[in-house]
Amino acid sequence: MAAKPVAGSARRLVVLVSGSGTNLQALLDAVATEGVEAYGAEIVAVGADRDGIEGLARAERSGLPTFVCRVKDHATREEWDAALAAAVAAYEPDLVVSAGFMKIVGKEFLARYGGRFVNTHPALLPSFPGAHGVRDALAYGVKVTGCTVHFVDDGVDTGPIIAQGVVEVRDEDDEGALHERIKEVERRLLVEVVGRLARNGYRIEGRKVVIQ
Ligand SMILES: Nc1nc2c(c(=O)[nH]1)N[C@@H](CN(C=O)c1ccc(C(=O)N[C@@H](CCC(=O)O)C(=O)O)cc1)CN2
Ligand SMILES: NCC(=O)N[C@@H]1O[C@H](COP(=O)([O-])[O-])[C@@H](O)[C@H]1O
Repeated sequence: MAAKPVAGSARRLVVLVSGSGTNLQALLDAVATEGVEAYGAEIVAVGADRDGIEGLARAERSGLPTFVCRVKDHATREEWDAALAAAVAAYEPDLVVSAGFMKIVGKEFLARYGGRFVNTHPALLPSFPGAHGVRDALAYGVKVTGCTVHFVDDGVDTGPIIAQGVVEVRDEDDEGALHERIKEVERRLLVEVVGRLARNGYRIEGRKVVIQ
């Protein structure tokens, strides 16, 4: 993994959000509690595809720079993708983390950040990819589901899997209740995975991710 140290050997993270930002908060808390050096990474900016979300407010309360890149402000989806890539690039990240970022990125973004763009998804991939992983798993009637942290490729939730966490489905679950229990596991998993990637480095061998 290429290194652009912020402090010592810590990696630079840009986090992308679209909603409440509790996964972002878990990363912020881990860096604050453990310290940049011990955690191995520092969040240098937070980006979003929309205004007025709690995820951006969390970043602002932490004193972090934020940016918003909205599809509707660009003539084409490709122009939006290139603008998002440029906005992220301004912060020279080593890793980009999609923490509830609800937009599919395209060629330009992946040309820059392929192999360095981590997503967290609220289902056990390859089952139930897409924007409604929790709803789809519940509708299918699965008895266990969970979350997947993976590298992003040019498919939708098809990239190499880094780690997964399992959550049991309860008879009384609705989408909101199940998603909240998944997010409890997901936040811990994301913090652990991002820290390990940052501290140890990694390589991607086909579909296998090897953390060194
Ligand atoms: N090229 C990729 N981009 C992204 C991936 C990915 O695997 N490949 N993962 C996402 C996150 N994601 C689920 O984990 C996800 C997000 C959004 C969608 C989706 O259908 N988005 C629609 C808009 C929905 C909305 O705005 O509410 C869209 O992009 O037009 C599917 C999966 C991060 N990006
Ligand atoms: N397919 C993408 C997707 O569904 N992402 C999901 O959005 C939630 C964001 O929560 P948060 O804003 O509280 O971190 C998370 O559960 C994340 O996996």
